[in-house]
Amino acid sequence: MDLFSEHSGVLDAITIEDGELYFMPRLPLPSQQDGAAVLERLLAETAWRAEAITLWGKQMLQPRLSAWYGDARYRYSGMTLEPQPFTPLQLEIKQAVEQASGQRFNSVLLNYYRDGQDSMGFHSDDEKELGRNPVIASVSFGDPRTFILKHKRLPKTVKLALGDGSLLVMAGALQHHWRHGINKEKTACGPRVNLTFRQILV
Ligand SMILES: O=C(O)CCC(=O)C(=O)O
Ligand SMILES: [Fe+2]
Repeated sequence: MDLFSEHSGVLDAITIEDGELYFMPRLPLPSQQDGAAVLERLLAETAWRAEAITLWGKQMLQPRLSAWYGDARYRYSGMTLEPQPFTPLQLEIKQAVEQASGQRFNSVLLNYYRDGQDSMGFHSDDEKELGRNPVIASVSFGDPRTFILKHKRLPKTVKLALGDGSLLVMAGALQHHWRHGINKEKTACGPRVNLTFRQILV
């Protein structure tokens, strides 16, 4: 199955076993804003929250800020996130992502990595409201961070640098067989905002 055959030439397929990955170094936006301008607006216009997580029985804050926007309620890591309506900028980015991928999305999770100490633990985006083989489109602005995929059964790791303005699409059986995450950086690193567009089945 190739969901994106019509879009080859726009998105590059990254060969990976047990799943599908597509990449575009720079997603063109209708307004042609550059990444720095988009980052500044996302930082200012998003209602960022520090979510609590329970790790080894202890309450602590997630090592990043996040926000959930769109048309659907979502349960994520044991939290229920009440959505706020898409902002005009999010809608512009969503439209560009839909154009590039040929897929539709009704929700977005935004993550703000304030510096190199912020991170995202390894997980699969496999909540049942995403359906069996979800298509998740991830757009990044700001300093590049390394996106790491680890196979659940095989000793395989794939690393991708997600730079300013890039689009990564995860699809097929990927979430069944791989976990992904963002580690802390050893060297100083500036802010990065990542938007993961999802289609929540309602
Ligand atoms: O920041 C990233 O690139 C990863 C985000 C992610 O995995 C998620 O939001 O589920
Ligand atoms: Fe994820």
